Amino acid sequence: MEEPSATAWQKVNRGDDAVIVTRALTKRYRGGQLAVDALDLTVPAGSVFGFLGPNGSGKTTTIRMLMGLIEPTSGTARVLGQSMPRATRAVLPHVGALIEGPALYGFLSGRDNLARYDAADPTADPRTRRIRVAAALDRVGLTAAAGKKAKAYSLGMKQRLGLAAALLQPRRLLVLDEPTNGLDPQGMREIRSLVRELASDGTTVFLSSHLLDEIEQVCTHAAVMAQGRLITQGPVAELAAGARGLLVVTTPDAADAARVLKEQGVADVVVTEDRDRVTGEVPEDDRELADLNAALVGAGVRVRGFGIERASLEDAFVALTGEGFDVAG
Ligand SMILES: Nc1ncnc2c1ncn2[C@@H]1O[C@H](COP(=O)(O)OP(=O)(O)OP(=O)(O)O)[C@@H](O)[C@H]1O
Repeated sequence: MEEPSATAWQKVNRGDDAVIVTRALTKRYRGGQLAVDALDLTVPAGSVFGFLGPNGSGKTTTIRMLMGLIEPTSGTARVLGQSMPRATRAVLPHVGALIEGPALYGFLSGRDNLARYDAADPTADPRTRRIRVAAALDRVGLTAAAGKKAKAYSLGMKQRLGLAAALLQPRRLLVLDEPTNGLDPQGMREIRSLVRELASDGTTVFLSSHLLDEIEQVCTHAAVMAQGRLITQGPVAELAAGARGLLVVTTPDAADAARVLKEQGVADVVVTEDRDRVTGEVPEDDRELADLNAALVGAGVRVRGFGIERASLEDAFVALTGEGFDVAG
């Protein structure tokens, strides 16, 4: 008999269909720094997974363990179903990685850089090299600049060339460490739309970033790190919904509105600087919202707007960690 669909969900929950699974993954550097602390990460197949955290929160250390570049102190990491770092040589050919900026030869053209990179890969077929290099250049929009020396490339072009290198062979997983770091807004847009395009082909993309809006714009799932610990993970929409949002009252009688809201037990009541908006914590119960509105009107407050502003991932982060987020880049 066919198993009920709950089984599929259990599989996901156990991480059977996951592309990356870590359990209690921990890294303590020799100097004693605990960079990653008992991390349980589950990256579903087909997701664009954002690995979010401020500088120093342990993202690069985690990625280096996932790629078999450094050994964990304790815990386990499985990538594409195999244990790292033991299976590094079997796993890495299926993974395209862009970590800490691409290593390029400035005196070689973009095209020759890719050819060299491909030649260093023992799993790459030299007979198809030319055509695969051309396809990768086309994919990242560098065909016209393919003959230029890499040292003449802008930072964004270098980053795109690095992505092209990751795309020389079909990959099941792309791992991108801060792929838009240091790029101007145009460069960022280009990389982000490229990531979306790659993901629409079904490739799982794992991308680290310290930029919340980047994660909200391109990712289906996210994990939030702070000081080496996992704060939360899941679908981006659910993470944002987890934060309750903000009660917002628009009124010319802001001071009165603030007083009434406080009397009604609303927490964190704040009058905004331009003094026509009052914000506060959203009450737990929908009925209380109607009562609040009635109380405002009953007290003679001219209510021009009354509602809840949707929470962003940033609100969720602040709610979870009690910290602000460095969004300035
Ligand atoms: N090789 C190392 N030896 C000792 N400590 C290290 C080493 N590499 C990183 N650390 C420390 O481990 C912590 C986590 O660093 P990590 O680079 O993983 O964070 P990150 O989130 O990737 O930040 P960034 O975006 O700045 O790279 C930091 O406190 C860092 O100083």
